[in-house]
Amino acid sequence: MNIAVLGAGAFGTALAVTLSARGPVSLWGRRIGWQGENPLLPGVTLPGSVDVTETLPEAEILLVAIPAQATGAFLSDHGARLDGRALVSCAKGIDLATGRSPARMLAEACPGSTVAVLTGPSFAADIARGLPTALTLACADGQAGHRLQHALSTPVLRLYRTTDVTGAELGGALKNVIAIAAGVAIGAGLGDSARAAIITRGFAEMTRFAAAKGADPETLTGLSGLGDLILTATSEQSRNFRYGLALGRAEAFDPHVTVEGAATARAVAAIAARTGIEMPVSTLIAGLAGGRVGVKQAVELLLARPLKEE
Ligand SMILES: NC(=O)C1=CN([C@@H]2O[C@H](COP(=O)(O)OP(=O)(O)OC[C@H]3O[C@@H](n4cnc5c(N)ncnc54)[C@H](O)[C@@H]3O)[C@@H](O)[C@H]2O)C=CC1
Ligand SMILES: O=C(CO)COP(=O)(O)O
Repeated sequence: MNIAVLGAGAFGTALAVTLSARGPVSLWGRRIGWQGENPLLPGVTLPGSVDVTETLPEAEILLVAIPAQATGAFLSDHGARLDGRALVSCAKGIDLATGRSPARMLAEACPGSTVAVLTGPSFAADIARGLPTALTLACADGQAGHRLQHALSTPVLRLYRTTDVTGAELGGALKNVIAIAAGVAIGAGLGDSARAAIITRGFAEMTRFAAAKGADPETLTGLSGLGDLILTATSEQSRNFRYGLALGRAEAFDPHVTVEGAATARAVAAIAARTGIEMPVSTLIAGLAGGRVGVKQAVELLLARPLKEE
């Protein structure tokens, strides 16, 4: 089955590079403006088997690697042309405007398509360099998931399968928020012990939120949840973690860099307020990212929460 990647950012480019080991791959983007090396993924020369194009490709499997907050606009422009093909959502976020996940937006815009999610611990730079990576491929249709798992695995990109799309997708979206919080803890000089507490309590609220949305809590303990949380909350390669570091140090951060967790925190805080799901860390990150709460106040608010059972 032929494969195309939609979205020529760091992740889309890395996926195209690694999948081109299996055969030709199209990489679609709007306003490409570069040749040979994508400035969003410096140091990676594209192999000849990657065809970079501004014309929507006809491939049967389309990997959609467009940021969550841009998915609505992308689907308004191109959704109708994608319907009927297998769509693999690669974004990690929740749409602030609608509270919907990217996979749900794809499914609503393309009712004739099989929709899957590809997620898990994987920096674009690692994938593009051919370093070993394990990801989750989630698809509600088990047989279609099996086909996609085999179509998208390579000797160094190892896909595990699940039918729990909600759990896999929310794990990837929510870990970005907790990674920001971990960055804030380190940036503000609170120490590694505080970061471990944030990661652990953050994981508890990720699981609580996902379960309330119908996910199997066990999915959160896999690559797409805990696995990606560990990576993103402990590595300065992560943009979400670096954004948190900057918040903690009261430094400016380049607004052009994709930081999915900032908008996702606001989306989660709105859902939490509406539904009563307790999301203290995510709600504070929404306040910090929106400039409504300062770091000192955020720490005081977290520490002042009532003592309870773990
Ligand atoms: N970079 C990474 O290591 C990883 C990223 N992801 C996820 O992949 C998604 C994309 O992230 P990156 O590629 O890293 O971001 P990026 O900032 O490198 O690239 C985003 C790309 O999307 C394009 N874009 C934005 N709006 C568009 C629209 N309406 N139509 C067409 N193209 C549009 C931009 O032009 C840009 O090329 C995010 O949800 C991210 O969480 C997932 C795993 C790893
Ligand atoms: O999702 C990622 C790693 O799995 C990439 O994280 P950042 O978007 O924080 O760089």
